[in-house]
Order: sequence, then C-alpha cells, then structure tokens
Amino acid sequence: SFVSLRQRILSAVQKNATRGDPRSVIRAIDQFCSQKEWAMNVGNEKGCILDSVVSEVNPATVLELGTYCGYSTVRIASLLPPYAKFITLEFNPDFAAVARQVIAWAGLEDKVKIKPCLVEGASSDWIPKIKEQFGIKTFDLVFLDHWKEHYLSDTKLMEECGLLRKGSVLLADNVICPGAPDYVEYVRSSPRYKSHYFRSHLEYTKAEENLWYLGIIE
Ligand SMILES: O=C(c1ccccc1)c1ccc(O)c(O)c1[N+](=O)[O-]
Ligand SMILES: [Mg+2]
Repeated sequence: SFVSLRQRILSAVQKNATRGDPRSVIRAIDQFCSQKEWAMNVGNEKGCILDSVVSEVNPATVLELGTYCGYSTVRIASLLPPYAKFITLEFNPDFAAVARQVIAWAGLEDKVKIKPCLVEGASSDWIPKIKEQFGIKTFDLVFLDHWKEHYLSDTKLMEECGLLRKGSVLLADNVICPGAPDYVEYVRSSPRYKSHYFRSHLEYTKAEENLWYLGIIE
C-alpha cells in the first residue's frame, strides 16, 4: 500500500538514528531528504542558523508554528534548558502524529508540549488560548514555519494577545521561498521591529533563501 513521505521520513529515523540521540535524528532526516526525497524540513544549513539564534536567545519560552515532522522541534528542544516551556503548533493531524514519534525517538518528548491543532486556522484558534492553557506570559522566541500566508495575521494576533515583549525574537523561515511578502513588508516598516536577515538557501537546494530574524523593540 502507499507509504506517505512523512512515514518514509519516520522510517528513516527509526532505521538510521539512535534512540535518545537528537543529533542522530537530525542527521538521519537530512540524509534521507538530501539523498532520497526533498521534504520541507528547515534543513541543516538554515538549521545551523536556527541553532545559533536559539543558543543566543537561550529562551525560557518558545513557540514554534508549524511542526511538520518535528525536525526543527528536535533541533530547538535539544538546545533548551530543562525549565524551558516549548509549545509547537501543528495544523495537520497526520504530521503531528509523525512528529510525536520523531520527538520520542530523539528522547525529548517530555521537553516539548505539543498541541496538535486539528482544525483549519488552528494557530489562530490556539494563540489566544496559550496564556491560560500553558501559563505562559510572553514568548522569548517564536519560530514561524507554517503556512506562509498566516505569518502576518498570526504575528499581529500574538501582538494583540500580549504574547510578545521588548526583546522577544521572531525567526521566520521561507520569507523568500515560497515567500511571505506581506509579513516582510509589515515588520520592515514597523518601528516596533528591528530586523535582520540571514542569507541561506531553500532546504536541500541551491535556491536563494533567507531566514528573517526580528528583535522586538518597543
Ligand atoms: O509551502 C511550502 C511548500 C510549497 C509547495 C510544495 C512544498 C512545500 C514550504 C516550502 C518550504 C518550507 O521550508 C516550508 O516550511 C513550506 N511550508 O509549506 O511551510
Ligand atoms: Mg520552512
């Protein structure tokens, strides 16, 4: 019977990665996606930029929008201090199911609070509930990697819900490819944001790409 790409990624992790070793899980996915089939994980080149931002911010609270198979979830979680609260939102239940298993294989399942959002527009449903559901006041770091057309609306929603503070860092994948032009326009023209982009490439390709890094200044 047909085996989905996400299932093939999970099988590659279970076959080639060592249980409890996050780096071997990352390596197994990157090897599969560069040698066998492209998939929309942030990948190793942008992943190293993500790692450096996570290490620099050393966040106590993290929100990831768009879990997919859990590749960036594992990268981020493996760098967090034990007291950190990390929420990752995934709209697609099939992706969430694979991500749970990938995160478990890495041995990080108790460090990540996954809330799979099972309905359309899920991040916009969940963002207003985060404070009360998870006891989180503001996020030190937000990684945006979900539907590109939701980057702007969800950023505005996080602002309105008081989830961002002076110093919060937003890191957005794919602002060039596939692109989030309205989001880029908004943050570049807003006095509230100091922005910086890291030159990189679309995962597993040579296509020009940028990770968009934003500090929030009030
Ligand atoms: O939108 C796509 C996409 C579009 C078309 C075909 C496959 C993927 C995509 C491409 C690279 C990404 O890093 C990424 O996060 C996404 N995404 O869906 O969130
Ligand atoms: Mg992406």
